[in-house]
Amino acid sequence: MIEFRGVTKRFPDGTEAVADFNLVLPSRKTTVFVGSSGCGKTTLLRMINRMIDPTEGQILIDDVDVASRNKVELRRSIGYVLQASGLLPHRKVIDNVATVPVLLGTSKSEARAAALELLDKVGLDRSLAHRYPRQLSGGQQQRVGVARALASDPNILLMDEPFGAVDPIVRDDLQVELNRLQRELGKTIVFVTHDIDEAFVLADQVVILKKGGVIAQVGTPAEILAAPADDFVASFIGAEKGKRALHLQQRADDKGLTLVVDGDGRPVGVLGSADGTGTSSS
Ligand SMILES: Nc1ncnc2c1ncn2[C@@H]1O[C@H](COP(=O)(O)OP(=O)(O)OP(=O)(O)O)[C@@H](O)[C@H]1O
Repeated sequence: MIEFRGVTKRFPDGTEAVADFNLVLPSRKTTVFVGSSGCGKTTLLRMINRMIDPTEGQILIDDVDVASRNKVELRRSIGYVLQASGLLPHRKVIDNVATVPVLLGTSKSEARAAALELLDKVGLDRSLAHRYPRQLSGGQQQRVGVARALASDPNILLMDEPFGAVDPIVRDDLQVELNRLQRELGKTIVFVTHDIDEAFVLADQVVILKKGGVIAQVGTPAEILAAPADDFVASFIGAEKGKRALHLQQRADDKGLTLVVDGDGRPVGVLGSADGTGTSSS
């Protein structure tokens, strides 16, 4: 469990990125921070692994204040995936994935063997292991980024707009794959995006943020879709950019499945699937 207690972040130039933020992120669930640019999502994420330290308040992981942890150790114990994949350009895919385990003391051959298994896990062919990152597509690079973040078998995975730079079709694939992986691995995932559709597809808990890290609403996708807290949320999840009005549709013949459909009645996802594993993409 990750807990934010009264967390404020003021940067030296006076910008208050986050003000008195309080939230519990349950273990083994996916929490998605969603909001428009500059609302404080990345700042919140980076305070979890101490890339940024709060000005006030505490962040606890399983009841231990991260401020009491060694920064380097803490960072290595938490997986981190970035939009620009963050891969080392002069290292082959296999060695990118093996980097952290080797730093933590695993032998190179063991780490490489484990890296190949991780490539399987994230749906990449092992034949790509000896390529350099520039020889991969954007979507493949992001999969390597996920494999690398999982290499030290962290309990927590931080993901900062990891699928933001790939085209929409690849992005859909990556979302489906992440949901599949999460069902298998059960990590505590904290995911940042400005895309509400992505949030609904991935999240157990959606946190809609306004400027200054102010929480507009927290809930499951179904709760938020069914009862937006206010006009801000309603417009954020619906008519935003004139795009489409997402809403819920109960289908009697679907054993309790609830479809998320867009303004044209086109299904975009399923909530509360029969096996109880939450949201999946159509
Ligand atoms: N190092 C810094 N110094 C001063 N202000 C900063 C710094 N980093 C972030 N900010 C400001 O803090 C606020 C929150 O930034 P943050 O990057 O957390 O937002 P975000 O929601 O992740 O935005 P985006 O979606 O554009 O990445 C913004 O106003 C930003 O300009």
